[in-house]
Amino acid sequence: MAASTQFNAGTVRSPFRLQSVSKKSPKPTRISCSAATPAKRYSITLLPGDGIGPEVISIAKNVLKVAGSLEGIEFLFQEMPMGGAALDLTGVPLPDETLSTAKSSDAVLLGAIGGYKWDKNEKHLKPETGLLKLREGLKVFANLRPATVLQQLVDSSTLKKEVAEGVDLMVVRELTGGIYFGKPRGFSTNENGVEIAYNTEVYAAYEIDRIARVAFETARKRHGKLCSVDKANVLEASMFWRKRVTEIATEYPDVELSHMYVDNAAMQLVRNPKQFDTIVTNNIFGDILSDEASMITGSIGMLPSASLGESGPGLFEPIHGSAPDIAGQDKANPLATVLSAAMLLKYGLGEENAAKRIENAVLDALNRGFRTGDIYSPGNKLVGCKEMGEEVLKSVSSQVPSAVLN
Ligand SMILES: NC(=O)c1ccc[n+]([C@@H]2O[C@H](COP(=O)([O-])OP(=O)(O)OC[C@H]3O[C@@H](n4cnc5c(N)ncnc54)[C@H](O)[C@@H]3O)[C@@H](O)[C@H]2O)c1
Ligand SMILES: CC(C)[C@H](C(=O)O)[C@@H](O)C(=O)O
Repeated sequence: MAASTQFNAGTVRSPFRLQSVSKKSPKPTRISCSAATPAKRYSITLLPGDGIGPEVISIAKNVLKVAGSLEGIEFLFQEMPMGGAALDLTGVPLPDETLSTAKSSDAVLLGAIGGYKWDKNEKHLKPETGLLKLREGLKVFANLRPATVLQQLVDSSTLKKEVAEGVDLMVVRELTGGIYFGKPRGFSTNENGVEIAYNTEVYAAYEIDRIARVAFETARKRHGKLCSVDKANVLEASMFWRKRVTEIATEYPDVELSHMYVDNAAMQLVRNPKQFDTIVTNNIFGDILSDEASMITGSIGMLPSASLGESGPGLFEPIHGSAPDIAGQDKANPLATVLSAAMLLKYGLGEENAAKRIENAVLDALNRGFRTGDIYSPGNKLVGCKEMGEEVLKSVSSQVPSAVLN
C-alpha cells in the first residue's frame, strides 16, 4: 500500500458531526466579487499556554487568518491565559474568565501547558489540572487523534519504511472520564500507618456508549474497522467497557469490531500498525497509545487533535506538550498546531474548504523540502519554527481565493 501523500481519511474526512458548530455561527451568505469581503465571522479563543505553546499558536493564528480570508471568513481572536502562564498571572491554572470566554466562542485553539516551574505545585495548582478542567468545562468527551504517515515523511519515522508506509489510523480517546476524573482519589495512610495514594478508574454506561458511537461512526466513514482497546482480563472497568462496546456494536453491523488488550495493542502498534483503522479506548490508554502512534508518523510535532462534545465549541490542540527542553529556541515543529487549526475548521466550524487549504499548504511546505529538526532527514532543508510557519503561510497566501474561483 502506498503511503499517504495527503491528509486523507485520518485527518480531513469528517467522520461525523457532534453538533460542535456553535449556534451563534452565522448563516453563510453569498460571496460577491472580492475575498476581502468577509461573509462569515467566527470567534476563536486562543490559549497559547506555556513553553512552545505561544510559538506554535502565533503561527497557527496567522495561517487560520489567511486560509479563512480566502474563503470569505473572518476570525475574531481572543487570547486568554491558561496553564502556567495563568498561574503566574492570576494564581490559578484556568481562570473563570478563560473558561467563560472559551465557552462562549465558536472554537478553542490551545497550544500546550506545563513546565518545570510548576511541576512541584499542589495538584489543584498544576497547569495540567487547568487543562483537565477546561476539557471537563467544555464537555468535550470525544478526542480524535489521527496518525497518518505522509509519503514526504516516511524516512522520518523511527520504524522501518515498509512498516510505517501507508499507516493511517485514528485514535478515538474518551476524554472526560476514567481514572483522570474518577473518585475516590487522593493521598492517605492505610490501616498500618503506611503512606498511600490512589485513583479510581470508573466509567458509567452512558460515557462508554457515547464514545463507542462516535468511534463506530468514525470507523464507518473510514475503512469500517474498529478495534476497542482495554484491559478486560484484569480490570472491572475494562470488562464493563468491553460489554458496552459489544452491545453498541449491534447498531453498526457494517463495522467490524475487534477487541485487544492494551499491552498487546502497544506492541502491535510498532509491530504492524497498518492492521489498525480506528481505535477506541479510555482516557489513559488513549493518552499513551496516541503518543506511541505519533512516532510512527515521524514526530509528535506532527499530530493534531480535535475534542468534541454534544454541543458547544470544540477544543483543538496538538497532542504534544509544552516541550520545555526546546521552548524559546525556535526549534518546535508548528505543524501539529497548524493541522489542529485545520481540524478546528473542519470539525469545529464545518469549513471544509478552508481546512483543505491549510492541509494543502502543509503538504506543499513539506514537498518543497522544509523540515524542522524533529522530522529532518538528509537532503531536506532544516528550518526553525518561524521559518516553517512562514513557508506554510506562503503556500496558503499563494492559493486562489474562492471568490475568484466561483
Ligand atoms: N496538551 C498539553 O498541553 C500537554 C500534553 C502533554 C504534555 N504536557 C505537559 O508538557 C510538559 C512537558 O511534557 P513532556 O516532556 O512529557 O512531553 P512533550 O510532548 O512536551 O515533549 C516530549 C518530547 O517531544 C518533543 N516535542 C514535543 N513537541 C514538539 C514539537 N512541536 N516539535 C518538536 N519536538 C517536540 C520535546 O522536545 C520532548 O523532547 C509537561 O508539563 C506535561 O505535563 C502538556
Ligand atoms: C497534560 C496532560 C493532562 C494531558 C493528558 O494526559 O491528557 C496530555 O498528556 C495530553 O495528551 O493532552
